[in-house]
Amino acid sequence: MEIKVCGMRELGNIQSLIAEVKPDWMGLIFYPKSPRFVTEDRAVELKGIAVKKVGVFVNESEVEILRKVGLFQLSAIQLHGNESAEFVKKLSERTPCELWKVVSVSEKIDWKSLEAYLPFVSKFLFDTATKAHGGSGQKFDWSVLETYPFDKGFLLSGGVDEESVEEIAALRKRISKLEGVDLNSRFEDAPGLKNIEKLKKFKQKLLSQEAI
Ligand SMILES: O=C(O)c1ccccc1NCC(=O)[C@H](O)[C@H](O)COP(=O)(O)O
Repeated sequence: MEIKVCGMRELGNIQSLIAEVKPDWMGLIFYPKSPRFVTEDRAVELKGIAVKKVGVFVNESEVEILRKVGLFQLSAIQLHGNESAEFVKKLSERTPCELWKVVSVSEKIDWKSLEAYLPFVSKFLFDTATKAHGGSGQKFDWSVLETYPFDKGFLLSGGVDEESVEEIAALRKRISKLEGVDLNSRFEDAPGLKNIEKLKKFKQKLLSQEAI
């Protein structure tokens, strides 16, 4: 299963993450209202870092997204707002980056409404719907994913913590398209600063569950 660690920012913390946790993806948040917002002056030190980077955007303009893709050498774009399928289509014509559409879940999911995104996205990411858009540390009812109808893979997000591992492993056995998990505020010492030991424990626990 893939692991994305989101909301990273500090160079030393990122170097430890890569050396000790080896995640598949690292998320950089480009939403100015987030306490994990990454400012442009970090681009020089972060662009060459040896992990695939996904930029997180909330209702951002196409021009600004593409500018950040170049500045930070992003491999993927996570669209975490109300971006339309038409917007995603246009973006897909202008970048080779993977496009991930976030689905903010409050109760049920209207699968039909996601069909228009399918030709343009690499994956969906299901997160808990909140006013702040993300990074809430809150879970939604993951059982709504049991009826996931598409061939495309997705990431599970929203309040994932060490105690979630058994449930995630059980879900994964039932839902083959659950390709990975997104870790954020439940692994932080402060916003934008991850606890590497906690992340390592999560990964070890997940690996041992997967082997069962
Ligand atoms: O983390 C933020 O501050 C944030 C703010 C606004 C939009 C997105 C944000 N995070 C994006 C993510 O992909 C998070 O990992 C996701 O929301 C889950 O966070 P958490 O519930 O803290 O695990």
